[in-house]
Amino acid sequence: MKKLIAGNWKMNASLAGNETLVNELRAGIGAPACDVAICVPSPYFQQVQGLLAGQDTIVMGSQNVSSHESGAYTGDVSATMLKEFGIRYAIVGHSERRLHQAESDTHVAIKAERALEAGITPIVCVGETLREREEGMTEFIVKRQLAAVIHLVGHCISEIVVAYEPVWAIGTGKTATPEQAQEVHGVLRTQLRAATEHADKIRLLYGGSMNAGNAAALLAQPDIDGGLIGGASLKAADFLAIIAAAQ
Ligand SMILES: O=C(CO)COP(=O)(O)O
Repeated sequence: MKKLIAGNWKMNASLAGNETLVNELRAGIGAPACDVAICVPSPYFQQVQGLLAGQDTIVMGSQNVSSHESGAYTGDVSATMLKEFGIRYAIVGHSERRLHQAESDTHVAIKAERALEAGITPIVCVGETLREREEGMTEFIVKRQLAAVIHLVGHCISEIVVAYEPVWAIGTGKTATPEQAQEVHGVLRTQLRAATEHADKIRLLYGGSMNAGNAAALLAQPDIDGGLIGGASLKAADFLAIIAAAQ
């Protein structure tokens, strides 16, 4: 299947910096073998939509979506609002939001459903902490996180993207080995196969200190269908090198 390389800028952006980064990406991207997305902070949707105009190689995603549809939810951004700015993907359940915003598995599943209803592909993040890994809980944790989404969205599960992001590998420079990542991706694939006959078409991304040097080995694993890239998506040369590795 066609791989997906998605950048997650997190809370790193500025009008001037975005312009430089997107223009460099546009100039260097050529005709990649994979799909490419950049998930930008919401105040910059309109700017980045303009910077991406006239091409469809790089699409834009959001880093979150409200679990509510509209109304008195101060500070929230709804899926239909995202849609108005051309958003194609919405990251849901990133470990940083599970931790700092106390998002529960159920809350994350509702967000995935809101995105799907609006025609936006949710990128559902799952992953264990270092402590959970050391306690042998990895499989239990990721399956529980994914099960909540499978339970809520039913047959629409075939339309999501899953990102396995071990919390201990995010922003730490400690990447999961290709074998460690594949092991968990295999578990997730098996879980999805039990839920849908289309499981082999669901893209399973790896995220956590993926960079130009380790991307090819990770992406060569049978159940790693792309990457969710934090730090290395902020420099055009690094992000373009990862895209080139996704053949
Ligand atoms: O959290 C991540 C992407 O969502 C990964 O971040 P890093 O690539 O900076 O480790």
